[in-house]
Amino acid sequence: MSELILAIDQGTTSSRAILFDRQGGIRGMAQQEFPQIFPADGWVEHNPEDLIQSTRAVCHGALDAAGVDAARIAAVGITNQRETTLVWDRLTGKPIYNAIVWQDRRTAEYCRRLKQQGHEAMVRRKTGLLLDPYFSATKLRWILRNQPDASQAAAAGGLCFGTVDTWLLWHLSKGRRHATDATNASRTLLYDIHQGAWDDELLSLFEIPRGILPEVCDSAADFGTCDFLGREIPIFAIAGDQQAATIGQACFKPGMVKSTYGTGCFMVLNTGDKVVESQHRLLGTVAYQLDGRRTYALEGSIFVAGAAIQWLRDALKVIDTAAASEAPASALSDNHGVYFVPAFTGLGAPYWNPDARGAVLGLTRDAGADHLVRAALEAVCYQTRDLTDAMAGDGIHARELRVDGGMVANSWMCQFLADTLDMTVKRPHVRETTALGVAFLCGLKLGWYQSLDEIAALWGEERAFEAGMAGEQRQRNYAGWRKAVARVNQIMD
Ligand SMILES: Nc1ncnc2c1ncn2[C@@H]1O[C@H](COP(=O)(O)OP(=O)(O)O)[C@@H](O)[C@H]1O
Ligand SMILES: O=P(O)(O)OC[C@H](O)CO
Repeated sequence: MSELILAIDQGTTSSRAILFDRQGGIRGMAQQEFPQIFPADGWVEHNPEDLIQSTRAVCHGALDAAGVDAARIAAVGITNQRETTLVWDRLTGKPIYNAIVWQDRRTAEYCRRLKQQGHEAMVRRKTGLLLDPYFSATKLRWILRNQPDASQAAAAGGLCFGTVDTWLLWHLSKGRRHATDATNASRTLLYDIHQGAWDDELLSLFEIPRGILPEVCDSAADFGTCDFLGREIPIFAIAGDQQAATIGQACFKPGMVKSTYGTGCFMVLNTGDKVVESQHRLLGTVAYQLDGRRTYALEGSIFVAGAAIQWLRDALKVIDTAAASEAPASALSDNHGVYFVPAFTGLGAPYWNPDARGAVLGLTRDAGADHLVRAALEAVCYQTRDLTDAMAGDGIHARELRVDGGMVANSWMCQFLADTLDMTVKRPHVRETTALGVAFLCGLKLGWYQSLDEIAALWGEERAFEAGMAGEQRQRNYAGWRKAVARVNQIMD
């Protein structure tokens, strides 16, 4: 009997595959890291082949881990790091350049020029996004302009563009399907989220020929079949990872909000059938599209969260493992006035400063590695507060936050987050909510679940963290952060 769903979660630093049962229980899992390529300051790339190879490997690995064969899989779903941009030859399937990763800042100058020329209002109105190198369009334009003959080949229909979902679908599906879903399309800067269509004015602004674009489908849809596991299995769902996590956290009602703490941190608030036009530089985006109907979200994107912990581990070597960050942070009675602004790749929401770079402030002679570790964890919480304050400025006051991602294993961080936000922070039983979300989408398409309410009933809380810090202390901590960020933004002016 085919009673499992295989969820592929292709992330920024690793690929994962997880087998879920109908109740959302994990039955097997495999993960593989792949190399990050940093060719120049602010540039981040992936080898496109690594994305495919690691994905194939973890799919086999998940089956092995569960001790089951492919006959048990009812459907495959794909969720992915978003915005990361690939271009390949339509005939051979060979990439013409590495994948340019969402964190890459190489198009910062071009974005600045477009802003100066007054294009941002139109871009924002149609896409819900901003003119920032984060999104796909300027990366795609860079590839077309910088690879020999690419612009001509694209104009002649010889090239395909895709985000990572589309790249994987092309290579994993029989018949090389060139498609994406509305959540991924909504991150490209080329897609009108109100109309649900690629937009000619945007295509002309970024000099992108329409023929290079994939077909845009619902998030739960028939994306064809794959047979690389030895049997033909339908691919029934695609969603960008943060949107998939929103589904995995069952944030289906307007006002419900989740934050995922992995490499970066992404807060997504369900806004129902309305696109909220933020006055505080948050993003309007598609949360999911089902049966042709779009549900929208307001998103705050923080570029560096767990990546700061990785940096302390790998570059400074002050901790052996990411998990080892919890003990020193909790052992200190306070932060000693030390603030770490981890702006390695600029600052995202609500600052949107691609030129900002990281800084540690407030060091005294008695500060040590432990203070740095604590400051890195605190920074993630303060950046989240920046987002909830921005949402409050837009008139949205969330009462509780559902959290997930690798970092939330750190209970000290979850408690400090609740204290900093003055909000209840809820950690679910299943922390692999990104993969779970795309498994839920597959389940909808399979008819396992008749409604989103049925899925919401499967969500369960493992632990709730209640705010306990005195208000004065909370304000003092956060005021220190605001000063530190202001200094980083100023230094770069
Ligand atoms: N106990 C922990 N405390 C703090 N950070 C952690 C902990 N465990 C993992 N991390 C961080 O979480 C990130 C991994 O989370 P994950 O959700 O797998 O990320 P991604 O999907 O972006 O690759 C890493 O950056 C790691 O440093
Ligand atoms: O790979 P992750 O989990 O860090 O997610 C990356 C985001 O999708 C970027 O927008």
